[in-house]
Amino acid sequence: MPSPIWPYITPGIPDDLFDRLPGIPLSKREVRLLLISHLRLTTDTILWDIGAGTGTIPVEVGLLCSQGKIIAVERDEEVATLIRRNCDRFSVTNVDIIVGSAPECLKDLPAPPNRVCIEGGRPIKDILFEVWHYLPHQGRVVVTAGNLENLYTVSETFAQLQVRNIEVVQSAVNRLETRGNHQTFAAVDPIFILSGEKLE
Ligand SMILES: C[S@@+](CC[C@H](N)C(=O)[O-])C[C@H]1O[C@@H](n2cnc3c(N)ncnc32)[C@H](O)[C@@H]1O
Repeated sequence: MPSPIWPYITPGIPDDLFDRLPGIPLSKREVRLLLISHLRLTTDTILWDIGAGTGTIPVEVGLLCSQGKIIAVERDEEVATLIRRNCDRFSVTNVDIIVGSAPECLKDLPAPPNRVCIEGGRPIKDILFEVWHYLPHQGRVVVTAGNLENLYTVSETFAQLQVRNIEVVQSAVNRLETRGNHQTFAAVDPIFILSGEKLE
């Protein structure tokens, strides 16, 4: 059922429609769209979103995967309540929010995933190794990296895990902004999106 606040079938909810907490990051709309496309969702996807933050991914995926389930993992309790508020705001009902720190909490999650999104979870290498254990044949993982160190670590870990069909893209997005009397283009922080599959 479409959300009253976002009554469209296309993903890409504008950033300013989400409830925010000061200092809590959110995946910018254009980067979020790229990330979601690399997840290759089906209507019944079971997604683990590790380091769910503001909850933009659970909301978008929850709306897209009507018969699916999203398990949003967030270590900070106050941030977890923000995810709940955003799910309510968009009438998304298929999200379980787990307050816990990955990788330790992953063994207690209610259902194994066939898709995993990791955005900002630390320590990323340990999380990826643990996730790999639960991911089934043809399961997909999508990880973002905002700096060279994380890009290197994720890339090295993908190689160690023998992740297949790896793709790496970097976003390059500019948005029109009004600054004083001028309309200028401002860059959205570029993010690397690394994705791949488990093939046994
Ligand atoms: C960049 S934010 C995610 C933003 C989110 N994708 C969005 O668009 O709303 C990263 C979040 O990961 C959480 N986090 C970091 N390490 C974690 C861990 N090991 N386990 C669970 N959550 C973690 C942080 O508390 C933070 O809220």
